[in-house]
Amino acid sequence: MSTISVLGCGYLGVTHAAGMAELGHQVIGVDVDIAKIAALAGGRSPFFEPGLDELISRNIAAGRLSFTTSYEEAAAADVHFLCVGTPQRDGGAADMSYLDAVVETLAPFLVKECLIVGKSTVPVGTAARITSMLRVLAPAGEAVSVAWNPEFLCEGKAVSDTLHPDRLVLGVPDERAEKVLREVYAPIIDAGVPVVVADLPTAEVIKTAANSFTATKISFINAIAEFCEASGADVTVVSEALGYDARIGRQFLNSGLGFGGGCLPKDIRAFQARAYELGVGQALAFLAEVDAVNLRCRERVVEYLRKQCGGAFTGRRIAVLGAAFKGGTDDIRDSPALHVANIVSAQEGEVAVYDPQAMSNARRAFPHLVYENSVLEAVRGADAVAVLTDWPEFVTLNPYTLGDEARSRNIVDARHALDPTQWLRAGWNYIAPGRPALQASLNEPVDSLV
Ligand SMILES: NC(=O)C1=CN([C@@H]2O[C@H](COP(=O)(O)OP(=O)(O)OC[C@H]3O[C@@H](n4cnc5c(N)ncnc54)[C@H](O)[C@@H]3O)[C@@H](O)[C@H]2O)C=CC1
Ligand SMILES: O=C(O)[C@H]1O[C@H](OP(=O)(O)OP(=O)(O)OC[C@H]2O[C@@H](n3ccc(=O)[nH]c3=O)[C@H](O)[C@@H]2O)[C@H](O)[C@@H](O)[C@@H]1O
Repeated sequence: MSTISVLGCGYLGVTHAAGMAELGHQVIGVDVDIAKIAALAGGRSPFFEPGLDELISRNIAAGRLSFTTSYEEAAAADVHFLCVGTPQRDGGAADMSYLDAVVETLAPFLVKECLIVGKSTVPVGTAARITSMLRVLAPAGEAVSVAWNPEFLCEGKAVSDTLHPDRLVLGVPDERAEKVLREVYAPIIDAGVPVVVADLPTAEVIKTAANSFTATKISFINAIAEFCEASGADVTVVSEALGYDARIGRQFLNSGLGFGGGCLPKDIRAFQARAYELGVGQALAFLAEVDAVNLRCRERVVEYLRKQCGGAFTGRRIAVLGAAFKGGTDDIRDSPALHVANIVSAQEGEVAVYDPQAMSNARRAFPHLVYENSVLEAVRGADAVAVLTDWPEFVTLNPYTLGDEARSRNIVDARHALDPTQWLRAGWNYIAPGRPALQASLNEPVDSLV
């Protein structure tokens, strides 16, 4: 078994630390955020992620997992995973200051042979740059190697993605580093998970290419949704039919409000920025269009709501169901739901938000919005309801119960979460992106829809 440190205990780092402890390793998690470390040491995840609390407390109890703010303590490990954020800078490139700070803080303590393993999503060339930094800063010099092992987990199913990934990518400078990583992941590799061994730049590119592909797939179907609106077709049926084609697959063909979160939007921008730096900007120029299609989804939903509110938001109450960037998480980074909420609020609408998990994060970031404790309270007195996050509990909402609370029965189902027939039967003006036939039926008498 290996001794491991995980530097940066955010959404990625905590899950990775607990996952590695679950595999049987001795793991220490490090963060500069004292409150986060205190919560983790007490067995609690600082954010909502299904199954993570149990994984943390089980491994703390087993004596395999601990947390600290001390780099000196962490430096005793043989393998160090870099898991800090690489957020977007102005202009789109990735902000490398957190990663560089970790390397600069850790390096002076590296007095013996060890492997530094990057997991953060980075511009190609980062591993080589960090290798050079460590040659200068680490007392152990060439005994310190750098590998890149990008992470592909999705929030909401991070625990299962960590323990049962689709594949492992091991970006390594030599066989020694590969051997260390194969030992770390032995239980996963023995279970038959495919391993792709690559050089360092290839491993870095695999990650940004993967996120760019999924982002492109989502924008593809959202572009088709726009086309469907102009042509009278139904995008949800298009998705279904495309999905049966084994070459295409049904995943990531859900149209509606587009992608948000702490990763896809910033990663496609950082990938483009790096392409321009390398003189091949044109090669990834299509990602600018992927981004533009995605942002238009949010604007279109604002337009539907404005239409339902009679052309302006002033004096209108809009119930926003969902604040997280997707269902299953409390993460609100670049949340399409809150983006829409903020546009409506800036145009003088009263926005009442409800989310099953993301309320405190949303309230902290956007205190000017109104927050309600339940769907019913958010919908009470609303002129329009917007379903903006795909939480399972929204799927089963009762159109009659909500109809009794709302001032007007207007609903925009931006995630295609609801059964339109039920809502139309209950007398709601129902709009869903890319489904113009349902929108046209708005003006028909309710009976004719049964
Ligand atoms: N969130 C996700 O699902 C995934 C994220 N990634 C990538 O992983 C990286 C981290 O992402 P998240 O975990 O979402 O970010 P995050 O913002 O949730 O976590 C970053 C953590 O690093 C800590 N930190 C900052 N400076 C530090 C320092 N000097 N020493 C120790 N800790 C420090 C912060 O306090 C924070 O807890 C990013 O590059 C992201 O693109 C990759 C795959 C999945
Ligand atoms: O690099 C990362 O951090 C991670 O980014 C994404 O994972 P995540 O951000 O957790 O969420 P996704 O499930 O990919 O969803 C991203 C966004 O796309 C939206 N989406 C997803 C799928 C879809 O069909 N349609 C759609 O609009 C979601 O609502 C959400 O806003 C990738 O899927 C992960 O593989 C990757 O590891």
